[in-house]
This record gives sequence, C-alpha cells and structure tokens, in this order.
Amino acid sequence: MSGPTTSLTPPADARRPVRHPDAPAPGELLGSHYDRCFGCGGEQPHGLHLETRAGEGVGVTAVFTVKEAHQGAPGLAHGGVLATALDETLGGLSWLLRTIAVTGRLETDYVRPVPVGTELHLAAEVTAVHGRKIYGTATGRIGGPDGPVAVRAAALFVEVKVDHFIENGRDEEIRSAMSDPDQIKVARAFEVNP
Ligand SMILES: CCCCCCCCCCCC(=O)SCCNC(=O)CCNC(=O)[C@H](O)C(C)(C)COP(=O)(O)OP(=O)(O)OC[C@H]1O[C@@H](n2cnc3c(N)ncnc32)[C@H](O)[C@@H]1OP(=O)(O)O
Repeated sequence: MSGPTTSLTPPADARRPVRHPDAPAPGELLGSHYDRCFGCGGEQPHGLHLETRAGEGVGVTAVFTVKEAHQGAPGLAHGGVLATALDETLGGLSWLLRTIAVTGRLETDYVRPVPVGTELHLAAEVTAVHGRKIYGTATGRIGGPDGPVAVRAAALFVEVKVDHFIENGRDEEIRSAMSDPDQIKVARAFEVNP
C-alpha cells in the first residue's frame, strides 16, 4: 500500500522542540484563532468553546465543559467530540512554536467514559520536530488537572503556509474572515502570530 508512513514515533534524528522566544507567557489565555472554529470559536453555539492557555515548555492546557449537545450515548460525551477536544488542544501548540500546522494523524485512546457536565482538563505538549512534522501528545483528565486520565492522544501535525487555508477554504468564509474590521482577528484567523 502506498502513502505516507503512519508512525507516530519520531525518527531518531528528530529534534527536541524549542519554545519560540515570542511565545505567549505561561498561563496566558491564547483565545480563539477563529470565531467560527468548532473547537474554540465563540460563534459556534454547539462548539466546544475550548479555552486554551500557554503552559510551561512547549505545552498548553485547556478546559472543555461537556454540554448536552456533545452527547453520544445517553449522558456521555461522544468519542468524536472528545477527539476534537484533543485535536484542538494540540492545535494550540502552534502558538508556542509560532508555526502554522494542521493535523495529519491523530490517534486516540478512550480510557474512561466522560459524563455530560464534566470539566475535561486537557494538556498537550510537543514531543519532537522533524522537518515539517510536529509530534505531540495530549491527555484529558476528569475531576481536576491531576485527576484520572479519561482520554489521551498522540498526533502528527504538518507545518503549512497560510496559502493552505486560502487555497483550500471556501471563498465565502475566507472573504468574511479577511473583511473583519478587527484586523487582529484577521491576522489570528490566518496566522498563528497574534
Ligand atoms: C490558521 C489558523 C491557525 C492554524 C490552524 C489551527 C487549527 C486548529 C484545529 C485543530 C487542527 C485541525 O483539526 S487541522 C484540520 C484537519 N487536518 C487537515 O485538514 C489536513 C488535511 N491534510 C492535508 O492538507 C495534507 O495531507 C497535509 C498538509 C497534512 C500534508 O500534505 P503535504 O503538505 O503535501 O505534505 P506531505 O509531503 O504529504 O507530508 C509531509 C510529511 O508529513 C508526513 N505525513 C503527512 N501526512 C501524514 C499522516 N497522515 N501520517 C503520517 N505522516 C504523514 C509525510 O510522510 C511527510 O513526511 P516526510 O516525507 O517529510 O518524512
């Protein structure tokens, strides 16, 4: 079978990630990169409304409150929604590297059921970088930031240029995002540099 390797193990010559000198300070709220993002946007009524903060090193933390609209089985979070929460948290790592990157591969382990109403405490870190490939891991804990792990993920993100979004996105949303009078928001929708 042809196609890219699916390994999430960094190659031996991968380098350790380096926090960008202009990365947000530990504890700083990253804010939404795009209002209509399902993971973090404020304008998606049933979105996850994830709030992500810069952590120490090349890491971030986030909190996701599981709402009624996020169910799969009665009273329990949908697995795909939990994968989204992990993916979005991992996406926030771009801010610490000041790189634009998209998910290439995301592998998720579901360890415990997550009831509606739960605050899921997420943490993600970059583990290695190899060329355009950024390797990361994430966990989601219940009952507090040090509570038991309910979900975890390993991921490979691939660095892209801003053209990735402009060339592949739907014109209507691209135009709308570009024409927002808040130019800081425009920059953040298309770049990781606030
Ligand atoms: C702007 C707002 C803020 C930034 C946006 C923040 C958004 C946050 C939201 C969370 C993040 C998302 O959900 S992002 C949305 C979901 N993801 C996507 O839509 C991505 C769709 N896929 C793609 O566009 C493409 O396949 C790419 C960009 C991932 C890769 O294509 P490419 O650019 O042509 O690169 P390519 O040569 O194929 O791959 C480069 C290297 O990565 C490896 N590679 C590529 N894909 C994989 C894979 N699935 N599994 C293993 N390895 C892979 C290749 O083997 C190669 O390794 P080597 O030969 O160099 O060793």
